[in-house]
Amino acid sequence: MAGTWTVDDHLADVLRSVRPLEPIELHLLDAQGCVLVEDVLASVSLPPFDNSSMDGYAVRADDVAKASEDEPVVLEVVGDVAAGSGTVPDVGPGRAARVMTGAPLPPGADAVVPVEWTDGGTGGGPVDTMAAHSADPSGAGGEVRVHRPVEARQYVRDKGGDLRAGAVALEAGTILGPAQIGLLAAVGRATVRVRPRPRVVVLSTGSELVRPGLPLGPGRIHDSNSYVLTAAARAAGAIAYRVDAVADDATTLRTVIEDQLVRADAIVTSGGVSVGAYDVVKEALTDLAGTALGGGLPEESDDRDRGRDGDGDGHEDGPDREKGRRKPPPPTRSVEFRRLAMQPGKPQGFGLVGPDAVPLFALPGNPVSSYVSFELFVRPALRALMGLDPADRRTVRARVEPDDSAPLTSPEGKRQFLRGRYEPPADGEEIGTVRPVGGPGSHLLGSLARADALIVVPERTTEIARGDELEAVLLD
Ligand SMILES: Nc1nc2c(c(=O)[nH]1)N[C@H]1C(S)=C(S)[C@@H](COP(=O)(O)OP(=O)(O)OC[C@H]3O[C@@H](n4cnc5c(N)ncnc54)[C@H](O)[C@@H]3O)O[C@H]1N2
Ligand code: MOO
Repeated sequence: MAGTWTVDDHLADVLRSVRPLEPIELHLLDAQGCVLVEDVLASVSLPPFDNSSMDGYAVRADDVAKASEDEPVVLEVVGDVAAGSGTVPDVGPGRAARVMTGAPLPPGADAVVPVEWTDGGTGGGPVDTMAAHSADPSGAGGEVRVHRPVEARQYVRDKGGDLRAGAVALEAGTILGPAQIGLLAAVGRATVRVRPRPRVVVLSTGSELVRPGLPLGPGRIHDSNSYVLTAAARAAGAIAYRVDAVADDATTLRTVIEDQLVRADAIVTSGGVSVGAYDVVKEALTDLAGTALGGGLPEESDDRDRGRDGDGDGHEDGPDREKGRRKPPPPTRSVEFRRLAMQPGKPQGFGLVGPDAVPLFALPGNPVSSYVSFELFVRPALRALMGLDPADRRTVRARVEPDDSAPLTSPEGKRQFLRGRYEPPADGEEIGTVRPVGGPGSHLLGSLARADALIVVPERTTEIARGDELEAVLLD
């Protein structure tokens, strides 16, 4: 183990080591939650043409200036303009065209009278609705009585009123949520250039682990960490692949990780990082020199590196054999195992593995430890890979309200993350309260599942009394 690191230094080291992923072109719905890397210009105006905001009659405002219920203005109806209409009738003086919401304003007309301000062509009083064209095609002709005046451009949505063709629809750096994706669709974009979601491979280690759904034998437990971590990776915006638990065997683990590298922008393991005799992750990843995970490849698999610009000359390299010389192996990367001044989550491994320097997080096996470690280090890193602000969890100050009147204790020199339930401030209060759930034990998954916040006890604090103010990190 390489010394003791603070939580902040470890996070800074992780974030220093990860770079945003290279942008790719994605279909709109695959780009949800991703960061745009280009300014998108509107290729069409929004709306693309002057159109009606009401079902009604397209008219000349001057024609109906004196209209009233007692003295309606009678106009000749020259046809229908439905949404999507290709050909539209001219509206000359004394004429109207029946127009539907979103349909183009016909030439000659400069305003729309809602159908409720007319007799709907019935010859009677004001109507609430138009007769369906399929039931009564005669509504597209005949006469209409208009009971109220409209102003020029009233109920008309102007071409380009929302966005002009050629203007910037969305700027580079925008995060694509539903509304932004809708705008891209409206301006006719089918694909968009974004930083992709990272692909995260999650695997647990431990010979005691059994897949949920299978019976437990003596000394066995169900593998829950790989489910927690896969779900957490998805919640962070990643595409996550869960791999079945790997037994405590270093060679097998290295092979599994090597095999998974092809689909990984990050790898998260759990378990096997402490000081026991079977702590397989540490054993497998401590010295990667000469292995595929170290970046240097074993001789027999030389041409796995085919096509990469290993010598940095700007051209993709062919297989080494064609060049008649051996390419020097890329620098050996490694995973460093550290003790962190935190609880839970003390033992941690982090490093870059394989020819593409994929970040690997070796999290501790205790269920709460692996979850808290994910929240503190992996989630920010995944966000950084997507080009997002790494820190997104809301942190609030809250008064601690333990159920028990005895003061809580916390180890000196460690930042402790207690699980809690947060209540926002009551009326007239400035801060809310947070109630610890369960104890500090890092095996207490039941309590974790009832918590919605992590209570942060600073390194120097060793006792927390009822009413003390601390920070709480609000979880999903
Ligand atoms: N002598 C010492 N022992 C331990 C120390 C220490 O400093 N000295 N540190 C303790 C701390 S703190 C932690 S955290 C754990 C970390 O241990 P490992 O990362 O090696 O994890 P394992 O030994 O594999 O497992 C620990 C615990 O968690 C359960 N586990 C593991 N994987 C899963 C999973 N996928 N799903 C559910 N539960 C899992 C496992 O059965 C163990 O109970 O080391 C302490 N020991
Ligand atoms: O640090 Mo371990 O993660 O306390 O249980």
